[in-house]
Amino acid sequence: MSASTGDGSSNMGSFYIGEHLPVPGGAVNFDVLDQSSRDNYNMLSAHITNINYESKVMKLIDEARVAGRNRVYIPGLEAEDVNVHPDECIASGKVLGVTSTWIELDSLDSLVASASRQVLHHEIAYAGFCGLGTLLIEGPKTAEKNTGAYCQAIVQGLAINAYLHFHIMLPAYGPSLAPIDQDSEGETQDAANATPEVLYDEFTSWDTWNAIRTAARYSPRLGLALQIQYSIPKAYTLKRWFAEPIRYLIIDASAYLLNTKGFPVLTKPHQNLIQMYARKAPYYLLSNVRNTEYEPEDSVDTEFPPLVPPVKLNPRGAKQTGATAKRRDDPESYRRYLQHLLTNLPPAPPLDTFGAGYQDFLQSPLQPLADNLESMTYEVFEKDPVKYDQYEKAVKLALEDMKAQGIENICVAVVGAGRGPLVTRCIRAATNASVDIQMFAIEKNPNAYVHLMKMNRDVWDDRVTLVKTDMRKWQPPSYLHILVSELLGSFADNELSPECLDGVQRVLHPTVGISIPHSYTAHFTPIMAPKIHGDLLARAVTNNPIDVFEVPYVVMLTAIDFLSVNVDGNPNIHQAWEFKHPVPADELEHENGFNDHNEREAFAVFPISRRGVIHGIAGYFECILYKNESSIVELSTRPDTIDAKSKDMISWFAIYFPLKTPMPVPDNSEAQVSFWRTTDGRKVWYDWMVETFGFVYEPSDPTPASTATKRSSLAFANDQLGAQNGYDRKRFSIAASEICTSRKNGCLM
Ligand SMILES: C[S@@+](CC[C@H](N)C(=O)[O-])C[C@H]1O[C@@H](n2cnc3c(N)ncnc32)[C@H](O)[C@@H]1O
Repeated sequence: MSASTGDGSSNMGSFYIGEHLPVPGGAVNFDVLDQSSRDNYNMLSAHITNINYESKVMKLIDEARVAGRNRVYIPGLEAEDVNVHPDECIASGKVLGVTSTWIELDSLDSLVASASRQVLHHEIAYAGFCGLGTLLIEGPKTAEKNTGAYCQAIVQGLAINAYLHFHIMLPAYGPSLAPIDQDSEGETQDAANATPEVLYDEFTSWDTWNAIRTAARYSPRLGLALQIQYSIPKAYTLKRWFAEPIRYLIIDASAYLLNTKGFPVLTKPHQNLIQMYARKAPYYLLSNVRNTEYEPEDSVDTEFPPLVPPVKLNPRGAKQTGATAKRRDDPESYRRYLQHLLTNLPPAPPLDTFGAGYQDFLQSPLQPLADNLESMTYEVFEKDPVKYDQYEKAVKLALEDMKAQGIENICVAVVGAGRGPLVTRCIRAATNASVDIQMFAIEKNPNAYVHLMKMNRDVWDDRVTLVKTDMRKWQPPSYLHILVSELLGSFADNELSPECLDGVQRVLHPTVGISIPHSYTAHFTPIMAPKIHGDLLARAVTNNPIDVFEVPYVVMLTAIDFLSVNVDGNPNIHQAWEFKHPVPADELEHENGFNDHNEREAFAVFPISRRGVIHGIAGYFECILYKNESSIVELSTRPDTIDAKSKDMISWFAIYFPLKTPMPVPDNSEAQVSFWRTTDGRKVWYDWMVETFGFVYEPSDPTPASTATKRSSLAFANDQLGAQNGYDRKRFSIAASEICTSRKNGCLM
């Protein structure tokens, strides 16, 4: 979609608002486009075919049924069947195609399903011919039919035209996919089998989407057009959708309320939803806004007064909030309000601004030991004042503590000095602590060393002793009191900080010497990351899948959902392992050069209350730079502790360990994740594995009569309830991944 005029811009970037016609209108021509532009829309959706075509197809289906046939041939389109033509209107890029919404691709009636599939495919082929780039395709109308048939029609459709992007229209609110007549039928059915709360829950719509995109192998040409109505999902469902490729947000007029002045406005939860999804920069489509009863007023000067609670539902369009509200909405007022909302969004968080363009972008982790970094890379590190502030605080505290112990002639070395920012901070810390120090800067990157020489000449008054060497080979003139290093990767130890610091700790004063950092820990949690998985699948088409899937990535995780969350909605993240410096001498002495003391293993169980798909493991780290009895200076990249430990720190994105085959998990299940840091004395790499488990409840008393009532975990969402009612909880294995290993792409020591 290349909507080009009349866009608005907000604190989160430009936005585009179009109009969506849920039913076929007439032919699309310049008059229609002009009207849409005059109404200040950036784009317009148009049905490919008209009601003439619908009537023709219905007649063919009826004839086939009467003749007792279970197949029907639907001939291709004719001129009188279509609303769009390959003309300048389509070339303007302002028209989105909509495929027929009256078809039922998932019908259990094979005649209807087959006719529907043929209609869809004729429309796709014709839309591609006309030059349309985008198609909106209605999702299955209920969740109870043949989703497989729907998926097959879509997958086949994607193969018809290699350029068209499909966007599946699905309601954000899952229970909307319950059959319309479920209430009336429910009474006559077995209530235990068909309670709507169990069959159609918050995730029902997402389930449908998950089936479609899985069937389509995460095609990058398949996106979501999420429909927003008056009922909107709970926060955890909104988070789930956030992980998905929402390209269009279709806001129906029924989502609006009328405010006390009679203008359509959105409730606070709807506003929050729009603010949340604005980060994904969707296109906005307003639907059904021309259906409302417009009562023109002389003046529209009273825009957007506050809401009062809803009291009355209006069957058409916006709901009234006040019993006396007089309708003043016109088709434009819906767009005007949305534009007002989007223009006044609060500013994006600092990480979004810093990482703009990097969301979910996969980067290979740096290997600063094996490779020499470019100046640009150092420049990116140096943009983060928080990290350097924390280091300065840590060095100052350490110097003050040494001064208090009466230690004199304190020698401080930054090992791995890069372009020198930590050296500057150490000098400043010493000045502020009123301690004289002898300062060393060690760097093995010969190019960065040139810059260090310049810094020494121009900024540090030649007070710093510079040494160009690998820190593991450095021979200083005397013991060092403080070794300052920043060799951490996104999983703490993945840039080989432990191996480098082991090699240099022999220069540290044996009794009073300290390392900054003092210690660091790696952390992990299973996540859903469909966007990343799709990107990796695409890479695996042209690359060796081992090189694509069996390697960790540094990534600004954005379109993800945490699968294991605690009661506050925060992710359950487990610590994997810890490294402390300096390492006790006897640990190093037992080494035969195999580096085994730096091997680690971790195992953690993650409860998963809401179903999903595990695409991989997210990794974070925490680090104690320095601590004494009264103070601690820390860094964290964990989403749940970063604010407390190093708020607004942007130096590190997360790390992501992929799974080649995504692992679906049901409600109330568990994921067991095992991790290893492994080494052969030459390389360091990680192995990881995931196992998933579900639960059944069986009667504690195993008499034949009671075992017959074995129930699934779904019937016992609450463990306590199952146990209390005389059932035993039994865990069963669902699946196990292979052992994934980054050995081939490990880090060279
Ligand atoms: C992540 S950068 C940090 C640079 C700088 N301290 C900063 O905070 O901007 C790590 C630096 O350590 C250097 N380095 C890594 N391993 C080293 C080693 N064994 N000996 C010397 N320098 C090393 C790299 O070349 C790189 O300049």
